[in-house]
Amino acid sequence: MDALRKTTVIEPLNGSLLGSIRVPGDKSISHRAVLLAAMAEGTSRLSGVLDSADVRSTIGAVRSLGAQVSLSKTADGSLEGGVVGWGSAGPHQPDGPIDCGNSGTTVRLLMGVLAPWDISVELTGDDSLRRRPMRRVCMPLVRMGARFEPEDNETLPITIHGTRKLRPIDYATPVASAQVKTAILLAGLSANGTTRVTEPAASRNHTELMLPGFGAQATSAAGVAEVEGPVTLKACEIPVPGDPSSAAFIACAAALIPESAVQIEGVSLNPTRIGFLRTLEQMGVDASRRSVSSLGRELTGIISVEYCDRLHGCEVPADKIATLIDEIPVLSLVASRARGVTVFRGVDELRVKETDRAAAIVEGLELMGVDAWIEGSDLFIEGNPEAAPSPGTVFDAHDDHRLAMTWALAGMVCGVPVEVSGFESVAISYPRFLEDVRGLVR
Ligand SMILES: O=C(O)C1=C[C@@H](OP(=O)(O)O)[C@@H](O)[C@H](O)C1
Ligand SMILES: C=C(OP(=O)(O)O)C(=O)O
Repeated sequence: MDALRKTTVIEPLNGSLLGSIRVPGDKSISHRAVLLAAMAEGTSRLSGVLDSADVRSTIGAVRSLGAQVSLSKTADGSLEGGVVGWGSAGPHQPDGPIDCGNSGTTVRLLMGVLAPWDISVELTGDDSLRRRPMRRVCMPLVRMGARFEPEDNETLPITIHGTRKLRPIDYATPVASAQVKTAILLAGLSANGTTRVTEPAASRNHTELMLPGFGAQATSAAGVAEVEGPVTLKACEIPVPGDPSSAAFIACAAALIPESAVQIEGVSLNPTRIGFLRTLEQMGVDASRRSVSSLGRELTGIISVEYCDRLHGCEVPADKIATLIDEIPVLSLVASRARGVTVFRGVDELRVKETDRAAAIVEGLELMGVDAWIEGSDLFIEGNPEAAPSPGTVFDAHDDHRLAMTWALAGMVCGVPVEVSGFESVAISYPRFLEDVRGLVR
């Protein structure tokens, strides 16, 4: 590691985690709410929107395309307000390239938003985003009629040339990816007929759930999602529930810290997002959920988790990985303190996130004296209930928010001061992570 890189000291927690908390708004739903509102005719009202660097990338992108976004910060830290969309007039040709920062969701979904318009837009991002694969989205959009320059480029910067003459497709995607699926469905809204995406395993379905509120026909079931086009979206109201991916950090911390019991309120309980709860249960954790309401068509409620002194390893099958893909780093930390081996099957997608998360998990757990290894597409962790980092251990988050929070928790749950380099990346999805965890200490 670069000796000059800034590290953040994470002090141990002195106590258990007890009580109730609300986590910030869901990142995936926030991106979609802003994008669909920007595409719609009229003024949509959004509330509970996550205020984080990734969502700000999406807001910046739609502004540069002509949407008027007036979201302001509320007392609870979320963003609320109106978005006036471009509707049937379409987006403006922006003045220059659109920088999507660190956000894979922003750039991939934008490709689907831009494909149906006669404009050319250069898309780029930070060092991490410029390493991530884009052909998975460009390929199906080319089949629909869009063009990309350079042709067949895997990485950003890429210029998309849209067309008003988009064709619907019936596409079987080789990866279970909600970003790929959503890009195709958003483009399909402007094509004449049914656009269908079939996935090897069902990925998060927020787009399909949100579209009918905007007046579009959309369905998803058993890994098949469809939209009917052409349709101009009509403005609507979107309340954004709490983010289960952020809740997972609190839940896993509670499972690992003696005498903890926490309730996370107002969180999305969408079944395509809460695979981590099933995995915690399989490991012996008393983890439950109670649905309270539906925010729009998103099931919302309370997650309760208690400390478990008998954690044991488990196996997560490949067809469930999409339901917990972003939670694998923190679940690996739980697995590292469990008795026996945990295996996550079919985790190739971890290698193309903000960093290679599979390699980074192995690297970080090694610093805790835990054996973790990759065989083919599977990640194995041989747990040890006594595993802990030595005081002063420096973890490298590789500027990846999910790793930053995982390694901060490694120190906190083991009662050991550690340092995390690249900790600032928590701004991507959960800026007040440390305050939220510390606020539960009793
Ligand atoms: O659609 C989304 O909002 C997301 C989909 C997932 O990515 P993939 O589609 O690449 O699996 C996930 O990892 C990402 O954090 C958010
Ligand atoms: C992978 C993630 O996001 P994105 O793909 O939008 O960068 C994430 O939030 O963990």
